[in-house]
Amino acid sequence: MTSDQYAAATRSPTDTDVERPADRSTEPAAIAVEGLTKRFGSGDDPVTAVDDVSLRIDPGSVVGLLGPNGAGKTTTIKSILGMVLPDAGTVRIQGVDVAEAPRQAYARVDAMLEGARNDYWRLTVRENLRYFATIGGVAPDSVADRHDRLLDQFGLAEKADVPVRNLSRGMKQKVSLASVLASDADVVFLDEPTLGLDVESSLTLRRELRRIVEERGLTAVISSHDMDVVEAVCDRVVIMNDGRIVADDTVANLRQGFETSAFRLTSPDLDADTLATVRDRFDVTDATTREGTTTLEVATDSDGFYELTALLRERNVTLASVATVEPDLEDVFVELTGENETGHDGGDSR
Ligand SMILES: Nc1ncnc2c1ncn2[C@@H]1O[C@H](COP(=O)(O)OP(=O)(O)OP(=O)(O)O)[C@@H](O)[C@H]1O
Repeated sequence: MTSDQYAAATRSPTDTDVERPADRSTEPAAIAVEGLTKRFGSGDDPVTAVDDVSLRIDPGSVVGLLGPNGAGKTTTIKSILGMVLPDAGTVRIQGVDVAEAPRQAYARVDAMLEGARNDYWRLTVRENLRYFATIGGVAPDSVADRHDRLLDQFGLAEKADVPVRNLSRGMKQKVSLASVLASDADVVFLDEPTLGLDVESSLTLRRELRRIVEERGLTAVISSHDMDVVEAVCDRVVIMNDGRIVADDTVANLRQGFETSAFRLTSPDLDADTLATVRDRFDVTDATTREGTTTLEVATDSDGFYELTALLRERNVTLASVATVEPDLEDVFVELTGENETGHDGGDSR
Protein backbone atom coordinates (compact mmCIF):
# COMPACT_ATOMS: atom_id res chain seq x y z
CA MET A 1 0.00 0.00 0.00
CA THR A 2 1.44 3.41 -0.88
CA SER A 3 1.20 6.36 1.43
CA ASP A 4 -1.39 7.94 -0.88
CA GLN A 5 -3.53 4.83 -0.76
CA TYR A 6 -3.06 4.75 2.97
CA ALA A 7 -4.14 8.38 3.30
CA ALA A 8 -7.22 7.68 1.20
CA ALA A 9 -8.09 4.59 3.21
CA THR A 10 -7.77 6.20 6.59
CA ARG A 11 -8.30 9.55 8.19
CA SER A 12 -6.68 12.72 7.01
CA PRO A 13 -3.66 13.88 9.02
CA THR A 14 -5.46 16.84 10.49
CA ASP A 15 -8.54 14.90 11.51
CA THR A 16 -7.20 13.78 14.84
CA ASP A 17 -9.80 14.74 17.41
CA VAL A 18 -11.73 11.51 17.22
CA GLU A 19 -11.67 9.46 20.46
CA ARG A 20 -10.64 12.48 22.54
CA PRO A 21 -12.49 13.05 25.81
CA ALA A 22 -15.28 15.58 25.32
CA ASP A 23 -14.11 17.83 28.17
CA ARG A 24 -10.89 18.54 26.31
CA SER A 25 -12.48 19.61 23.04
CA THR A 26 -12.59 23.29 23.99
CA GLU A 27 -9.01 23.45 25.26
CA PRO A 28 -6.43 24.87 22.89
CA ALA A 29 -4.16 22.26 21.36
CA ALA A 30 -1.05 21.53 23.42
CA ILE A 31 0.86 21.98 20.16
CA ALA A 32 -0.60 23.35 16.93
CA VAL A 33 1.63 23.54 13.88
CA GLU A 34 0.36 25.01 10.60
CA GLY A 35 2.17 24.86 7.27
CA LEU A 36 5.62 24.49 8.83
CA THR A 37 8.35 24.64 6.19
CA LYS A 38 12.11 24.73 6.66
CA ARG A 39 14.71 24.75 3.89
CA PHE A 40 18.45 24.51 4.37
CA GLY A 41 20.96 25.87 1.88
CA SER A 42 20.26 27.85 -1.24
CA GLY A 43 21.22 27.93 -4.91
CA ASP A 44 21.09 24.69 -6.89
CA ASP A 45 20.85 22.28 -4.02
CA PRO A 46 18.56 23.46 -1.23
CA VAL A 47 17.15 20.81 1.10
CA THR A 48 13.53 21.08 2.15
CA ALA A 49 13.87 19.44 5.55
CA VAL A 50 10.25 20.15 6.56
CA ASP A 51 7.69 20.58 3.84
CA ASP A 52 4.33 22.14 4.77
CA VAL A 53 3.76 20.15 7.94
CA SER A 54 0.55 20.70 9.92
CA LEU A 55 -0.11 18.97 13.18
CA ARG A 56 -2.45 19.35 16.14
CA ILE A 57 -1.60 17.56 19.36
CA ASP A 58 -4.19 17.48 22.10
CA PRO A 59 -3.32 17.98 25.76
CA GLY A 60 -2.57 14.72 27.53
CA SER A 61 -1.58 12.78 24.46
CA VAL A 62 1.66 10.99 23.77
CA VAL A 63 2.67 11.21 20.14
CA GLY A 64 5.45 9.23 18.49
CA LEU A 65 7.30 10.95 15.67
CA LEU A 66 8.86 8.37 13.39
CA GLY A 67 10.70 8.46 10.11
CA PRO A 68 13.91 7.30 8.48
CA ASN A 69 17.16 9.27 8.86
CA GLY A 70 16.78 12.68 7.26
CA ALA A 71 12.95 12.57 7.27
CA GLY A 72 12.76 15.92 9.07
CA LYS A 73 11.84 14.86 12.61
CA THR A 74 14.57 16.78 14.43
CA THR A 75 14.06 19.88 12.29
CA THR A 76 10.34 19.75 13.06
CA ILE A 77 10.97 19.47 16.79
CA LYS A 78 13.65 22.19 16.75
CA SER A 79 11.32 24.48 14.77
CA ILE A 80 8.55 23.89 17.31
CA LEU A 81 11.03 24.66 20.11
CA GLY A 82 12.27 27.84 18.42
CA MET A 83 15.79 26.46 17.96
CA VAL A 84 15.42 26.63 14.19
CA LEU A 85 13.70 29.53 12.43
CA PRO A 86 11.17 28.16 9.95
CA ASP A 87 10.78 29.66 6.46
CA ALA A 88 7.02 29.44 6.72
CA GLY A 89 4.31 28.33 9.08
CA THR A 90 3.12 28.98 12.60
CA VAL A 91 3.60 27.16 15.87
CA ARG A 92 1.32 27.60 18.87
CA ILE A 93 1.91 26.02 22.24
CA GLN A 94 -1.13 25.94 24.53
CA GLY A 95 -2.66 28.55 22.25
CA VAL A 96 0.30 30.95 22.36
CA ASP A 97 2.13 31.80 19.14
CA VAL A 98 5.83 31.08 19.72
CA ALA A 99 6.90 33.87 17.33
CA GLU A 100 4.76 36.46 19.13
CA ALA A 101 5.31 35.51 22.78
CA PRO A 102 8.16 33.00 23.03
CA ARG A 103 8.71 33.30 26.80
CA GLN A 104 5.07 32.66 27.53
CA ALA A 105 4.80 29.90 24.91
CA TYR A 106 7.80 27.96 26.22
CA ALA A 107 7.17 28.56 29.93
CA ARG A 108 5.65 25.09 30.41
CA VAL A 109 7.80 23.19 27.91
CA ASP A 110 10.78 20.94 28.55
CA ALA A 111 12.87 18.88 26.16
CA MET A 112 15.60 16.33 25.91
CA LEU A 113 17.18 16.39 22.48
CA GLU A 114 19.48 13.87 20.83
CA GLY A 115 19.30 11.38 23.65
CA ALA A 116 20.70 13.68 26.36
CA ARG A 117 20.78 17.20 27.60
CA ASN A 118 23.54 19.42 28.77
CA ASP A 119 24.01 18.29 32.31
CA TYR A 120 26.73 20.06 34.23
CA TRP A 121 29.44 17.50 34.54
CA ARG A 122 31.08 18.99 37.60
CA LEU A 123 27.82 19.02 39.56
CA THR A 124 26.53 15.89 41.21
CA VAL A 125 23.47 14.05 39.95
CA ARG A 126 21.24 15.61 42.57
CA GLU A 127 22.70 19.08 42.04
CA ASN A 128 21.95 18.78 38.33
CA LEU A 129 18.37 17.80 39.01
CA ARG A 130 17.97 20.74 41.37
CA TYR A 131 19.62 23.10 38.91
CA PHE A 132 17.31 22.13 36.05
CA ALA A 133 14.27 22.39 38.32
CA THR A 134 15.35 25.95 39.22
CA ILE A 135 15.86 27.10 35.65
CA GLY A 136 12.51 25.49 34.81
CA GLY A 137 10.95 27.85 37.36
CA VAL A 138 10.32 25.21 40.04
CA ALA A 139 11.53 25.38 43.65
CA PRO A 140 13.83 22.34 43.83
CA ASP A 141 12.66 21.32 47.32
CA SER A 142 9.09 21.04 46.03
CA VAL A 143 10.12 18.31 43.56
CA ALA A 144 12.74 16.59 45.74
CA ASP A 145 10.40 13.62 46.25
CA ARG A 146 10.02 13.23 42.50
CA HIS A 147 13.79 13.33 42.09
CA ASP A 148 14.26 10.66 44.77
CA ARG A 149 11.63 8.46 43.23
CA LEU A 150 13.06 8.77 39.71
CA LEU A 151 16.64 8.20 40.89
CA ASP A 152 15.41 5.11 42.65
CA GLN A 153 13.42 3.89 39.61
CA PHE A 154 16.40 4.40 37.32
CA GLY A 155 18.79 2.68 39.73
CA LEU A 156 20.71 5.91 40.35
CA ALA A 157 19.99 6.44 44.06
CA GLU A 158 23.52 5.38 45.02
CA LYS A 159 24.98 7.84 42.52
CA ALA A 160 23.02 10.85 43.75
CA ASP A 161 26.11 12.54 45.19
CA VAL A 162 28.52 11.56 42.41
CA PRO A 163 29.59 14.21 39.87
CA VAL A 164 27.90 13.58 36.53
CA ARG A 165 31.28 13.47 34.76
CA ASN A 166 32.05 10.22 36.61
CA LEU A 167 28.96 8.45 35.27
CA SER A 168 28.67 6.18 32.23
CA ARG A 169 26.92 7.55 29.18
CA GLY A 170 23.75 5.54 29.88
CA MET A 171 23.67 6.85 33.46
CA LYS A 172 24.07 10.45 32.23
CA GLN A 173 21.12 9.87 29.97
CA LYS A 174 19.05 8.61 32.88
CA VAL A 175 19.89 11.79 34.79
CA SER A 176 18.65 13.82 31.82
CA LEU A 177 15.46 11.78 31.65
CA ALA A 178 14.89 12.07 35.40
CA SER A 179 15.21 15.84 35.21
CA VAL A 180 12.72 16.12 32.33
CA LEU A 181 10.27 13.70 33.94
CA ALA A 182 10.49 15.50 37.30
CA SER A 183 9.86 18.91 35.78
CA ASP A 184 6.51 20.60 36.06
CA ALA A 185 6.30 21.03 32.29
CA ASP A 186 2.96 20.47 30.56
CA VAL A 187 4.60 19.63 27.24
CA VAL A 188 7.80 17.63 26.81
CA PHE A 189 9.81 16.62 23.78
CA LEU A 190 11.99 13.55 24.00
CA ASP A 191 14.29 12.97 21.06
CA GLU A 192 15.64 9.39 21.04
CA PRO A 193 15.03 8.92 24.78
CA THR A 194 15.98 5.22 24.80
CA LEU A 195 19.18 5.58 22.79
CA GLY A 196 21.86 3.70 24.72
CA LEU A 197 19.55 2.79 27.61
CA ASP A 198 19.57 -0.72 29.03
CA VAL A 199 16.36 -2.73 28.73
CA GLU A 200 15.32 -2.23 32.32
CA SER A 201 15.72 1.55 32.14
CA SER A 202 13.80 1.61 28.90
CA LEU A 203 10.94 -0.18 30.70
CA THR A 204 11.22 2.30 33.59
CA LEU A 205 10.95 5.18 31.13
CA ARG A 206 7.77 3.70 29.60
CA ARG A 207 6.21 3.12 33.00
CA GLU A 208 7.13 6.55 34.41
CA LEU A 209 6.02 8.36 31.29
CA ARG A 210 2.60 6.66 31.28
CA ARG A 211 2.24 7.36 35.01
CA ILE A 212 2.97 11.08 34.56
CA VAL A 213 0.64 11.30 31.58
CA GLU A 214 -2.15 9.75 33.64
CA GLU A 215 -1.44 11.74 36.82
CA ARG A 216 -0.67 15.15 35.36
CA GLY A 217 -2.08 15.05 31.83
CA LEU A 218 1.38 15.59 30.36
CA THR A 219 1.64 15.99 26.60
CA ALA A 220 4.69 14.27 25.14
CA VAL A 221 6.24 14.11 21.69
CA ILE A 222 8.71 11.29 21.34
CA SER A 223 10.96 11.02 18.33
CA SER A 224 12.46 7.57 18.21
CA HIS A 225 13.72 4.74 16.07
CA ASP A 226 12.70 2.37 18.86
CA MET A 227 9.38 0.96 17.63
CA ASP A 228 8.77 -1.03 20.79
CA VAL A 229 8.82 2.08 22.95
CA VAL A 230 6.63 3.97 20.52
CA GLU A 231 4.11 1.11 20.40
CA ALA A 232 4.15 0.84 24.20
CA VAL A 233 3.69 4.49 25.18
CA CYS A 234 2.23 6.43 22.27
CA ASP A 235 -1.49 7.05 21.71
CA ARG A 236 -0.74 8.26 18.27
CA VAL A 237 2.01 7.95 15.70
CA VAL A 238 3.07 10.48 13.09
CA ILE A 239 5.31 9.07 10.39
CA MET A 240 7.42 11.50 8.35
CA ASN A 241 9.26 10.90 5.11
CA ASP A 242 11.07 13.48 2.95
CA GLY A 243 9.90 16.34 5.15
CA ARG A 244 6.21 15.43 4.92
CA ILE A 245 3.74 13.59 7.10
CA VAL A 246 2.87 10.30 5.40
CA ALA A 247 0.73 8.83 8.18
CA ASP A 248 -0.89 10.14 11.33
CA ASP A 249 -3.04 7.83 13.40
CA THR A 250 -3.25 5.51 16.38
CA VAL A 251 -1.01 2.45 16.38
CA ALA A 252 -4.13 0.26 16.20
CA ASN A 253 -5.56 2.11 13.20
CA LEU A 254 -2.23 2.14 11.43
CA ARG A 255 -1.99 -1.60 11.84
CA GLN A 256 -5.58 -2.07 10.70
CA GLY A 257 -4.96 -0.01 7.56
CA PHE A 258 -2.59 -2.73 6.47
CA GLU A 259 -4.34 -5.94 5.66
CA THR A 260 -2.80 -9.11 6.90
CA SER A 261 -0.82 -10.49 4.04
CA ALA A 262 1.22 -13.18 5.70
CA PHE A 263 0.46 -16.53 7.27
CA ARG A 264 2.38 -18.69 9.72
CA LEU A 265 1.96 -22.44 9.55
CA THR A 266 3.54 -25.17 11.64
CA SER A 267 3.87 -28.80 10.66
CA PRO A 268 5.48 -31.87 12.24
CA ASP A 269 6.07 -33.60 8.89
CA LEU A 270 6.91 -31.01 6.22
CA ASP A 271 9.47 -32.78 4.02
CA ALA A 272 12.35 -31.05 2.22
CA ASP A 273 10.91 -31.73 -1.24
CA THR A 274 7.55 -30.11 -0.40
CA LEU A 275 9.34 -27.19 1.23
CA ALA A 276 11.34 -26.65 -1.97
CA THR A 277 8.11 -26.68 -4.03
CA VAL A 278 6.51 -24.17 -1.64
CA ARG A 279 9.58 -21.96 -1.93
CA ASP A 280 9.33 -22.13 -5.74
CA ARG A 281 5.70 -21.13 -5.85
CA PHE A 282 5.29 -18.79 -2.88
CA ASP A 283 7.09 -15.96 -1.15
CA VAL A 284 8.44 -17.81 1.89
CA THR A 285 9.70 -15.19 4.33
CA ASP A 286 10.80 -17.62 7.01
CA ALA A 287 11.23 -21.39 7.37
CA THR A 288 12.73 -22.88 10.51
CA THR A 289 12.67 -26.40 11.92
CA ARG A 290 13.05 -26.91 15.64
CA GLU A 291 12.54 -30.18 17.51
CA GLY A 292 10.85 -31.75 14.50
CA THR A 293 8.37 -28.91 13.93
CA THR A 294 8.72 -26.70 10.90
CA THR A 295 7.43 -23.14 11.10
CA LEU A 296 6.76 -21.55 7.76
CA GLU A 297 5.91 -17.91 7.12
CA VAL A 298 4.47 -17.14 3.73
CA ALA A 299 3.59 -13.68 2.41
CA THR A 300 0.47 -14.12 0.31
CA ASP A 301 -3.16 -13.04 0.05
CA SER A 302 -6.06 -15.27 1.02
CA ASP A 303 -6.30 -16.87 -2.46
CA GLY A 304 -2.62 -17.76 -2.26
CA PHE A 305 -3.18 -19.12 1.21
CA TYR A 306 -5.87 -21.55 -0.05
CA GLU A 307 -3.59 -22.66 -2.89
CA LEU A 308 -0.84 -23.27 -0.38
CA THR A 309 -3.01 -25.34 1.97
CA ALA A 310 -4.33 -27.32 -1.02
CA LEU A 311 -0.76 -28.10 -2.07
CA LEU A 312 0.14 -29.22 1.45
CA ARG A 313 -2.98 -31.42 1.65
CA GLU A 314 -2.05 -33.05 -1.70
CA ARG A 315 1.35 -33.87 -0.26
CA ASN A 316 -0.21 -35.28 2.93
CA VAL A 317 1.48 -32.65 5.07
CA THR A 318 -0.11 -32.31 8.52
CA LEU A 319 -0.78 -28.75 9.66
CA ALA A 320 -0.42 -28.35 13.43
CA SER A 321 -1.36 -24.67 13.44
CA VAL A 322 -2.23 -21.85 11.09
CA ALA A 323 -2.21 -18.17 12.05
CA THR A 324 -2.24 -14.84 10.34
CA VAL A 325 0.78 -12.68 10.98
CA GLU A 326 -0.43 -9.32 12.21
CA PRO A 327 1.56 -6.37 10.92
CA ASP A 328 3.40 -4.46 13.60
CA LEU A 329 4.38 -0.82 13.57
CA GLU A 330 7.69 -1.71 11.95
CA ASP A 331 5.84 -3.28 8.97
CA VAL A 332 3.66 -0.19 8.62
CA PHE A 333 6.73 2.02 8.77
CA VAL A 334 8.60 0.02 6.11
CA GLU A 335 5.55 0.03 3.84
CA LEU A 336 5.12 3.81 4.10
CA THR A 337 8.71 4.93 3.92
CA GLY A 338 10.36 2.08 2.04
CA GLU A 339 13.01 1.95 4.74
CA ASN A 340 13.97 -0.42 7.46
CA GLU A 341 14.24 1.13 10.88
CA THR A 342 17.81 0.53 11.89
CA GLY A 343 19.54 1.76 15.00
CA HIS A 344 20.28 5.43 15.19
CA ASP A 345 23.93 6.28 15.47
CA GLY A 346 23.00 9.35 17.46
CA GLY A 347 26.33 10.22 18.97
CA ASP A 348 26.94 12.11 22.14
CA SER A 349 25.25 15.45 22.23
CA ARG A 350 28.25 17.20 23.67
N1 LIG B 1 21.67 22.59 9.82
C1 LIG B 1 21.43 21.95 8.66
N2 LIG B 1 21.99 22.38 7.51
C2 LIG B 1 21.74 21.76 6.35
N3 LIG B 1 20.89 20.71 6.21
C3 LIG B 1 20.31 20.23 7.33
C4 LIG B 1 20.54 20.84 8.60
N4 LIG B 1 19.81 20.16 9.53
C5 LIG B 1 19.15 19.20 8.85
N5 LIG B 1 19.46 19.24 7.54
C6 LIG B 1 18.91 18.36 6.49
O1 LIG B 1 17.51 18.36 6.62
C7 LIG B 1 16.99 17.05 6.40
C8 LIG B 1 16.18 16.62 7.61
O2 LIG B 1 17.07 16.43 8.70
P1 LIG B 1 16.57 16.07 10.17
O3 LIG B 1 17.77 16.07 11.04
O4 LIG B 1 15.44 16.94 10.54
O5 LIG B 1 16.03 14.59 9.96
P2 LIG B 1 15.65 13.48 11.06
O6 LIG B 1 14.37 12.87 10.61
O7 LIG B 1 15.70 14.05 12.42
O8 LIG B 1 16.82 12.43 10.85
P3 LIG B 1 17.55 11.45 11.92
O9 LIG B 1 16.62 10.29 12.15
O10 LIG B 1 18.77 11.02 11.17
O11 LIG B 1 17.86 12.22 13.16
C9 LIG B 1 18.19 16.15 6.09
O12 LIG B 1 18.32 16.09 4.69
C10 LIG B 1 19.34 16.91 6.70
O13 LIG B 1 20.53 16.63 6.00
